[in-house]
Amino acid sequence: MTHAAISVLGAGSYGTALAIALARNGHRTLLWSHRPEQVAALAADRCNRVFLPDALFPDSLELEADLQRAVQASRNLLIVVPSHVFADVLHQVKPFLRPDSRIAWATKGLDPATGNLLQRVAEDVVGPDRPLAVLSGPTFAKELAMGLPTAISLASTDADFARELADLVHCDRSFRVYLNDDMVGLQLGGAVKNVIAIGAGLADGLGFGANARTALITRGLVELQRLGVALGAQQDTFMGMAGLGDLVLTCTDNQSRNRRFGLALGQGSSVDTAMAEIGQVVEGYRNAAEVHQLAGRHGVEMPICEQVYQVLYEGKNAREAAIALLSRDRKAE
Ligand SMILES: NC(=O)c1ccc[n+]([C@@H]2O[C@H](COP(=O)([O-])OP(=O)(O)OC[C@H]3O[C@@H](n4cnc5c(N)ncnc54)[C@H](O)[C@@H]3O)[C@@H](O)[C@H]2O)c1
Ligand SMILES: O=P(O)(O)OC[C@H](O)CO
Repeated sequence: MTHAAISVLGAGSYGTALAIALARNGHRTLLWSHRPEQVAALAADRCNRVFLPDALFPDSLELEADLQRAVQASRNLLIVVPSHVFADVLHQVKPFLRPDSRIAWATKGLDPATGNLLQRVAEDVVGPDRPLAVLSGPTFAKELAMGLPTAISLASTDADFARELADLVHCDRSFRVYLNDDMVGLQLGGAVKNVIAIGAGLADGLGFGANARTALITRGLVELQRLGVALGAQQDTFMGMAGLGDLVLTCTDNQSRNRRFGLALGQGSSVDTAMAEIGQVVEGYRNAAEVHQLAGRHGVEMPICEQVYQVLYEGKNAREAAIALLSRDRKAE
């Protein structure tokens, strides 16, 4: 059996960027992709030509096409696949788990079937006793891969896993890790900000200005806090990296696929055209339906998320959605 400090499962832009960051810290890191031909290309090029062509792999980053070998090489697993395949990947991983395996993920989203948190999915698949952890915060893959200064939050069900994973990820020169004890808040922040970012993109695509964008971020934060508190998260979490931090990042910078998706829709593209142009995962598309389901189940009012949902799933015109928000009953802040 080969030994590694950590195995990263999922070689899209973010899985690759995190694997580079871990390997740059000097840790032997395995990066697994479900597509053997992608593994061959990554190994030959020593970079991810498709997503991150300028970030060369450190020597301590190794590619792995065999899931069993990737899972058994390290007790630390970091899953970085889109949320709609998260459960499926966990089911594939399960038979290969070591008795001491610990599972973290940097996926941002909810379970598409139920709207549940990915923690619940993980507990259902691998049982309630395995140490679990989540990484969430304002982290564009490209900047992280280039070693530009970045900060993130980490929460875990297990104090040792939290500390040891933070030690692996943290880099004094470029990657700052904040420990947080709110697993629920970190997961929700990562999912709901995707929906608000689509809303911010829609507003900009319609030609609205900085006032509208900032109002969406501010009221989007309130919606996130409301849902979070209803699900047992701590309100303060949403003033941190996985809340306000990630909302500002994704709502204001065109590196965000969710924001670009909203921009294209606001400028008149169809969902299919906008999605095809981006050519990568746009988590907020599914998250809008999941958040709609979750908010309904918990009786939480989320007017911005609701309007985004109606534009994406009920064919509502984006301008009408904006008017629906502006014409709501006036209320105290
Ligand atoms: N890219 C970023 O900047 C960034 C930052 C923070 C969080 N995230 C989150 O990370 C997750 C992954 O996003 P990404 O940006 O890397 O996506 P991506 O679109 O760049 O790549 C998706 C990758 O997922 C993998 N994949 C797809 N289906 C799979 C399957 N059935 N089994 C195994 N692997 C499969 C493939 O390697 C594919 O390349 C998302 O939840 C996203 O929100 C991304
Ligand atoms: O490109 P996006 O919109 O999926 O955002 C990427 C990250 O989640 C930013 O933190």
